[in-house]
Amino acid sequence: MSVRSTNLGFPRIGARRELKQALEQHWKGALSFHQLEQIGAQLRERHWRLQQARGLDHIPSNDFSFYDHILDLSCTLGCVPRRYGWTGGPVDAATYFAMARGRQIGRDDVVAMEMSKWFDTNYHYLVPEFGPDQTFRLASTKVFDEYAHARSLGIQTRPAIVGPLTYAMIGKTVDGADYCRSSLIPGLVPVYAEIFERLRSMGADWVQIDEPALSLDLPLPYREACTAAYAQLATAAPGLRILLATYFDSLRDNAPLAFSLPVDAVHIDLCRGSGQANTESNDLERLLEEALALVGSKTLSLGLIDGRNIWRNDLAASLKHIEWAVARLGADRVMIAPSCSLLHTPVDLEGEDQLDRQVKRWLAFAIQKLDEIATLAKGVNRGRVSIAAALAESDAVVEDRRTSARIHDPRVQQRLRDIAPSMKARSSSFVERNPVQRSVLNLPLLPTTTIGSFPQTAVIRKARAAFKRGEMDEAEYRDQMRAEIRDAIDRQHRLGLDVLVHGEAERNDMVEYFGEQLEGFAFTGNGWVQSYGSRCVKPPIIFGDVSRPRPMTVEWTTYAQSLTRKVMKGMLSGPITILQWSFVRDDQPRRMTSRQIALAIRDEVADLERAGIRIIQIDEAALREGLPLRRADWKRWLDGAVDDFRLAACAVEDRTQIHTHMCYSEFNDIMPAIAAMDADVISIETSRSHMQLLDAFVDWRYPNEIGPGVYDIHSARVPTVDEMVALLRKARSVLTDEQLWINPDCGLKTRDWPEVEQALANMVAAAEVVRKESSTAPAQLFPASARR
Ligand SMILES: CN1c2c(nc(N)[nH]c2=O)NC[C@@H]1CNc1ccc(C(=O)N[C@@H](CCC(=O)N[C@@H](CCC(=O)N[C@@H](CCC(=O)O)C(=O)O)C(=O)O)C(=O)O)cc1
Ligand SMILES: N[C@@H](CCS)C(=O)O
Ligand SMILES: [Zn+2]
Repeated sequence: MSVRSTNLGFPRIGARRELKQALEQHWKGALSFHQLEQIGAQLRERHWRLQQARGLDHIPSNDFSFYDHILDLSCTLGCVPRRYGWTGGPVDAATYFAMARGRQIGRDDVVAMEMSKWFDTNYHYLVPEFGPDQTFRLASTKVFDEYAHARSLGIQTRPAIVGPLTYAMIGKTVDGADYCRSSLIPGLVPVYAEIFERLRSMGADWVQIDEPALSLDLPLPYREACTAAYAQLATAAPGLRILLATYFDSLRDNAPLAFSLPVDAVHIDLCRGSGQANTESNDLERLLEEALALVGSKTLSLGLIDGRNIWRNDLAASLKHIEWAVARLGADRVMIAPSCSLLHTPVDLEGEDQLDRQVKRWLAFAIQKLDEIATLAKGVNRGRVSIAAALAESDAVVEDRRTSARIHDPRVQQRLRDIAPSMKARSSSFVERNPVQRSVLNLPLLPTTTIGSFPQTAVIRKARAAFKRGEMDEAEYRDQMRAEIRDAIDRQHRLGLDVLVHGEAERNDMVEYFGEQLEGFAFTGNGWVQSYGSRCVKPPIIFGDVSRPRPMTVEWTTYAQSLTRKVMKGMLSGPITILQWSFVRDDQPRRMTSRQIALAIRDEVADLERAGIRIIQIDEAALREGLPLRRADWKRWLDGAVDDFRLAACAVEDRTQIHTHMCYSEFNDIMPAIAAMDADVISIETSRSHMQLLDAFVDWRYPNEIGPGVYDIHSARVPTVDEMVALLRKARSVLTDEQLWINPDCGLKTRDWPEVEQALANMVAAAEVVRKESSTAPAQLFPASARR
């Protein structure tokens, strides 16, 4: 009788981003799909063996993906949108990647599936599309192939699959389909049942069904469909045990539902739901007690090792909780696990030689987290004495972090105390400052601009890599980046854009770049985390009080402004985005950290204005994504986010125009907060939703200016002039011409110059068409037809 050590998922990208390199080679035609598959198989084997070597009792399979595990699931369930021309049979690689990235070969021009944020993470999934007569059938053998692959290596795995409740909830209806997506769940169940039965026949003893949707507010039809679905799944494959994995928040009112389902084990997140996230404060002990009260005869999987953060586990505290559960349930009914899949953490801390040694000692990445799980299991099963050294080291780390002088900066604390309400308000209202800005900026009607970044070419990346390796000196690096900025400005002049950007060539990433320059942050050499497909980020680590020792962007921006008579937009990342896309300290409320970041950004805003920059964009790309999963928590979070944005932005005079940008945003529910941010201009993602997102701005009579994205930068597809004109006409039917800006959906760093130039030329041409229309038929202020 022993407690089992388990894992819910391992990062698939590879410690050195091997999968990224292979995918991009494959897409370039330099690597066959067969070769790509071999690299995938090597990565899977390596990751399984890592887990096997640590003696994990349950090792997941099917956590690997060539692009996205939800896309894999759509293929598995035969949910392939008609436009990809799939005719049945196993979904082939070309169709799979067309779904992920779109396809543009001659006249064959098919857009990609929509990407959206996976709950409140920075991981993006491809949104399942459900048509009017949607049916499901098994259409991929991936889950079986991976199970068989592991078995051929002598490794018994626990196949992991996202469950029917979550799949239905995170998808969208298309082509006029008009039903509640919960009605799809009964049709999904037979396919899951077939999968389970086949896995059982292959020798599987456990399967893991991920249902993070159980952390959301669940409408009644979903709850009912969930109950009915699991009643059927429980009998689908007798002998195959089911672990129901919930994560990203505590279960709250869904706890009775989750624990009532006829499964063998339930996994709960004891990190995210216990007060560290943007949620109402829950304490771990209360969550555990609640689960113990509801668990009945099931096994309880304790998500004690944080899958969303990189802090080393407090082993003594975890042991206490595990022992508590064991005392109540018995060892064989307790599993130790990460809070969620380790997909959201970097792979390996070893080799992070640039990290400060003291900070490094405080951290654990995915591999180190596996060690922690194994150590905890050993400590419970064989007694604390068997892990005495690990416990002593863990205690020492807890104490070192708690008392470190590097964390607490009295000057920052004083600045926080000195924040006055006046620092969070512009001197005048939008209506008053708008004419001042118009006369200073002197822009044409419907001004064109871009969101900030231009292609991060191989040349730029190579130069930065050489600079970081010490093979290029600072002067040469600066000259090269300046040359890139000059080039970006020349191209914008040629294209005829109105408000220019410097292109962000000098930035590795819009968050990491700022993290590298702020006190209180540490950054890694290889701490990559998958964001979508082959794209990764290296979230910086906020370990202490944050401050800005010196200006971060002023030199680059003023250099760029010196090269043009047009207006140069300064470009900053906002406090919430920096918070969301970093690994955040867990020893103080997140809000305290974001306020410190806001003060640092405020200083930068003031310096940019002082240096003559007339438009400053503060990107809050992650504001919507950071919204807590439960509505009950929204107000507190939004109030804080708006407050932080205003603290960062309101350092300027009326004449300085503040822009903000948000990508992948669904605004209907948060319009009052967007309005309260009081940015002079907001640019948003709207092209994939065909301007539908504008409804929210119209319904709420949003008075400030808006740049609804007119082309989707996530695809290599070049939009035509006509397409963009059509979108702009839609925008003009609901917004005034004075309100409207013309820009892409998001930054262009992931694209190549030829497609960017073509797309922007088309965008400028579209602007001209619409300006002509505007001179003959001005748009109405909130025409009645546009109101709901
Ligand atoms: C806007 N988005 C962002 C999100 N999160 C962020 N933190 N940043 C964002 O911009 N979330 C939502 C969206 C979409 N998400 C992404 C995420 C990632 C990318 C992206 O393009 N990532 C790049 C890596 C960027 C980076 O860190 N570059 C570094 C290192 C470059 C590199 O690979 N160098 C090579 C050597 C150079 C060579 O020889 O070629 C190496 O180190 O091996 C840099 O520029 O210095 C990616 O490639 O994945 C986009 C949107
Ligand atoms: N300024 C950033 C925003 C991305 S969300 C960019 O253009 O890449
Ligand atoms: Zn964006």
